[in-house]
Amino acid sequence: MSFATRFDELKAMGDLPSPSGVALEIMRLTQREETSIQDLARVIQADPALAGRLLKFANSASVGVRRPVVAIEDVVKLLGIAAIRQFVLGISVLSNYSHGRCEGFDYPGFWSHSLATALAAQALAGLERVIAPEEAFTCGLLARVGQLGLAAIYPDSYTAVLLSCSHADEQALLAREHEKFVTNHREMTIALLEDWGLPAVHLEGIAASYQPGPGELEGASRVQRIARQLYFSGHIARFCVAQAAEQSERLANLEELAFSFELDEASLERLLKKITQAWIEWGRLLAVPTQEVPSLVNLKEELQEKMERQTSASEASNFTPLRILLVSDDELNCKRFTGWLESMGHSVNVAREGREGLSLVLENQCQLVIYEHRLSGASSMKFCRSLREMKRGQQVYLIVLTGPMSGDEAIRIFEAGADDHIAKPFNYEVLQARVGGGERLIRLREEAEQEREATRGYLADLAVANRRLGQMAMTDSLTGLPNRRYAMERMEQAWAEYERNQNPFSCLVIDLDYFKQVNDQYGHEAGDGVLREIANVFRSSARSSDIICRLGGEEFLAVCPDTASAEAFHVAERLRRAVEEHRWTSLNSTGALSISIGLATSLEEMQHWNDLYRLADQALYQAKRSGRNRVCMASSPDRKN
Ligand SMILES: Nc1nc2c(ncn2[C@@H]2O[C@H](COP(=O)(O)OP(=O)(O)OP(=O)(O)O)[C@@H](O)[C@H]2O)c(=O)[nH]1
Repeated sequence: MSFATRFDELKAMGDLPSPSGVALEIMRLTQREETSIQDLARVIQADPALAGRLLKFANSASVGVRRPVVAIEDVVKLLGIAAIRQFVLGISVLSNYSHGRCEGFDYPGFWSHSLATALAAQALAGLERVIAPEEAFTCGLLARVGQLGLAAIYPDSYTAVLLSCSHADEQALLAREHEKFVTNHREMTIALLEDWGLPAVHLEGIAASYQPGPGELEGASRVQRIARQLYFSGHIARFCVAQAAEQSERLANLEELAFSFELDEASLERLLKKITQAWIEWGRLLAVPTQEVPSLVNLKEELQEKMERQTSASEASNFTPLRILLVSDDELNCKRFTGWLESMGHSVNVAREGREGLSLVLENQCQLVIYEHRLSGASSMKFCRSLREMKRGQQVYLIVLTGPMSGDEAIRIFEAGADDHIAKPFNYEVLQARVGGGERLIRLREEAEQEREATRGYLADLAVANRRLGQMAMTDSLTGLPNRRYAMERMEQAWAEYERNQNPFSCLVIDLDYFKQVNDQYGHEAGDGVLREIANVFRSSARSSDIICRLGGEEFLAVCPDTASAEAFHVAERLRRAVEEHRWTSLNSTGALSISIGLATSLEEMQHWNDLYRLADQALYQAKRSGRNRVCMASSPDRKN
């Protein structure tokens, strides 16, 4: 069975809401073509309450009359027969159905929300005239009238449905209604409004304003624009009827919707003020509950304060308890102070006398110590001094509790090492404040310590980085061997040692033979590979005391401190053979390579390490000239070895 047929049956049962009395007569009259304005005015005047409401409506701001209208005939002329018909219908339904049999249905709440929707729709239609503001009023007022219909036909089962959906959104309620009644309040609203003769475009606009999906209301068609206004009106109404806390939550959503209507904060504020003023006035007139609505500015300030409160509460929840030691020989005070300190959130250890207290400071890494001795002031001073003698004790914040004492005595307590002194009796707030003061100092000290740690770490990193940079400056990047700069420094250093101890000092200048051919035949990359490989050959064949450096190109230098020429010759020969026998990966193990070495050893007449180096270089030249792949010793009759 179609819903239209069912609706007719339901209507026949007579339970559905319907206009009555004068409203019915007006609706009947407006359907007849021959009805004159005077006829209509006469019927309206027969109902003084209705006439008063119509006058008020006609004179309301959004209708926009320049001079106040006082005669009903003028009202009819001003609003037009169609608008009068709709207004009377809406007001009549509201008056007849302000109460009902459905216990779960909040009739006053329903009308309060509907009235706010009506006035919001009227105001919005005043801003953007898609329909006349007086028509928008009725559309808003009756946009959920189907709920009233369901409550009227199914008073008991609708109560159950409403209870089961009390916290759900409208979509869930529509679905639940459909499950239960094979219709829902949206369908019922449209059927009722159609029956009461509302124009199709209004019905479509109302239907489309129910929970639209994303983008559904963005179009520029008349129906979509009506729906958009009604949708926004519904949100304004929900904001008006909401509790204060919920209003704050709804604020962002409201501003977002306002933005899509190109209303900035100030315009929204003005609009809301206008709507809520009208809502309260009309509510009084129609016996519908309303409430004062806070200004958006106030609401935002409250929200800001609330957030600040929450932030400080969450900051408070970041509170880290102090490790406190209470040293006291008074059992009662021990209990009392421990209770107080623990209620502040701190963790408390207790010692009954000084020595036990000192060992607990170490054991528990205490940050704050409270010392109390009932009888002896001298014992307090002794404790202060002993504590400050310990390394850990120097970092502790110490509060000494004593009986009333003179200024001089108190000074002595501070001189002995106390950070603070409280004379008994005192109350919880005093202890709380003094511990708070101590805590601030402890945190500052800890922060300073952390910063010092960080600086220490930073300096250590810097030292490592500098060392690395230094190494880089002294290292040949291709072979990883010490570079020319290092070689010259090392020669200078070894020469200084030689001058001191007069032990013979040799050096070898080493040069790859025919290296140009390697590059030419195998390419520069392979040549680089050979240089890397030869560095490894040198590393594994040289003695640990020999320092082999790359001077540049295919030239190397071996610095051999404390080495006489014969021994140096052995070293050189070992290197030469190792190179000769090496299978060169970079040359696919096919090519053979050799080196020539010039060897020189320190001589008495030499003035500088340069002289030694030059002699070795000359010996190298000799080795090259003599056919390469050989070691040549620089010869001198005065050679000392
Ligand atoms: N692949 C490579 N080649 C280099 C590098 N430094 C110098 N060379 C090359 O080494 C070759 C040295 O050639 P020469 O000075 O003529 O000497 P040689 O061919 O070794 O002949 P002799 O020293 O007379 O036996 C040149 O071809 C340079 O381009 C380097 O870092 N990588």
